Amino acid sequence: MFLLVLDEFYLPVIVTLLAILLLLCIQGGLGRRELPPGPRVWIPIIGNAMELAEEDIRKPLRRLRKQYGNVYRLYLGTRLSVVICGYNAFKEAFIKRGDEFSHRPSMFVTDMISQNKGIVSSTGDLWKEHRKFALITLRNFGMGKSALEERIHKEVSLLMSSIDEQNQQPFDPSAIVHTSTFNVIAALAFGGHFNYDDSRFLKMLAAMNENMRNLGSSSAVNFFPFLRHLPGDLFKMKRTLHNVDFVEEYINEVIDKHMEEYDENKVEDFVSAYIKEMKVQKEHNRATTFTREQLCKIVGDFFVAGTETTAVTILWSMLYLTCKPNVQDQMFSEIRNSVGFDRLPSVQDKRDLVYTEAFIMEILRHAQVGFLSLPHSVPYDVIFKGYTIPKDTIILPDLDSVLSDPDVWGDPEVFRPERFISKEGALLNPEEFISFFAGRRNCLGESLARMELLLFVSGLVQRFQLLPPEGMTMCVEEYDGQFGLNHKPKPFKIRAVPRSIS
Ligand code: HEM
Repeated sequence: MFLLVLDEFYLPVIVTLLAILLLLCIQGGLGRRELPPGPRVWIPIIGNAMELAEEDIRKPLRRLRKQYGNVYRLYLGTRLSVVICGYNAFKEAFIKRGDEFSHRPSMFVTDMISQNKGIVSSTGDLWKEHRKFALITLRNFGMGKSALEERIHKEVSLLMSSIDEQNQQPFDPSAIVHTSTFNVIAALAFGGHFNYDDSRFLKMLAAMNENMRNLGSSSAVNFFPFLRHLPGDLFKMKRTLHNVDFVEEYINEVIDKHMEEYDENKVEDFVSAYIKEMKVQKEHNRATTFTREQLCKIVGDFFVAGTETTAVTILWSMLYLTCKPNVQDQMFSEIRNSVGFDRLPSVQDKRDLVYTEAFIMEILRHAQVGFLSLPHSVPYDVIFKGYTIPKDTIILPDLDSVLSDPDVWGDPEVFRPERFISKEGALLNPEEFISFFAGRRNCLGESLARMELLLFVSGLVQRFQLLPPEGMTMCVEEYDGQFGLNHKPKPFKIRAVPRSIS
């Protein structure tokens, strides 16, 4: 009788319960054992947010690496994330297995902003096609070559005039440096140029800067989905989308004008080259991913990825040069000896400006404009270093773990441009120098950025001696500490005294 009841009633219940238990074990227990190690989650809705709650997020990340190794797991809210540290793991994931590790994860706010279009946030064939097109087109317009030099020189001269107007009084260089790098991108993207006091331009710059600043709070909505249902705009998500619309409205006007005035014999900027490609694809009746919407997002990507990063690197350079007069003197004597004063330093001088180039690389390594790269993902479950990384996990490449690894650099905390110069005096380019990332998703604008950095930094040092405000001494550490998407210096003021050529 008992067995009969067990058979007819309890057995299915027991089997169902066992199945649920097994499922829970696989999802929560056994499955997790295959995931990389990581700190325990006490409150699932928060994940490991408390472990990361420090202004300089590199500090907790360094501690976690020490505790869990080069591949560890974190929960950002409810989202599983895997941090990849150290050059070996970096190389294996993003270079050797770049096809798998070059995807982007889907994230609520980022998806709303980008709609998975453009280059930075797109993935798969759309990304491959457009990345290739953008690289070839920018190269044709002289990215990294001397054809673009004239445009950059124009911006260097404008920056210098603006610094001259400060009459050797202390000034904050941030706004004018941002204007300069934005103008280089505007020239390349649509042949544009903005005056330093153009009100629409200033509003666009302010909108982009505000979005960079708000990224921390608005991206919280990516990880804590319940926040998106709160009334008001506490996490600045609506504000962020409003700013994106404002900038895209301008880009769309530029595209309209280019379309109206299109002349196939006068393709001199990225927007015209893209319109040409759209026409070619249409003529051949191809099912195409080249659309006007995609063009708007790519120009937006160039604005965001190409303005702030380069501007902040120039600002760090100005701060380090002011704080380290010996370094500034050494760079000045190199420029004086190999370029002189009759003309601006040029790309052709690159092989003679070894110390200047090494200085720029050391700024990128030591100041770490980008200490954590953009989130990557995998398109399907992968096994990496013996661990399972499930599809759509957020993968965070920890650039700081490579750029400040004592096993690679010996004394990473010391600012020493000489580490990039061989005994024979040649510029070294170690593979661990990954400030521009490496592999399939490496920085699309690296050649342009390196060209801008060389021309702006060497031009400034040739023309001015950068000094602290009178009666003050300055040190880099005092101004360290603004962490958002980029790592930038706190606002600072310096004096620029024209050099006497004699
Ligand atoms: C000092 C200046 C710069 C630094 C340090 C820098 C750094 C980086 C890094 C680390 C990435 C890789 C992100 C990832 O993990 O996916 C990246 C991607 C990118 N960068 Fe730059 N960048 C700089 C300047 C520029 C400039 C001037 C442009 C202008 C065109 C640019 C355009 C891009 C684009 C479009 C991507 C996305 C590439 C892709 O997803 O395929 N960057 N950059």
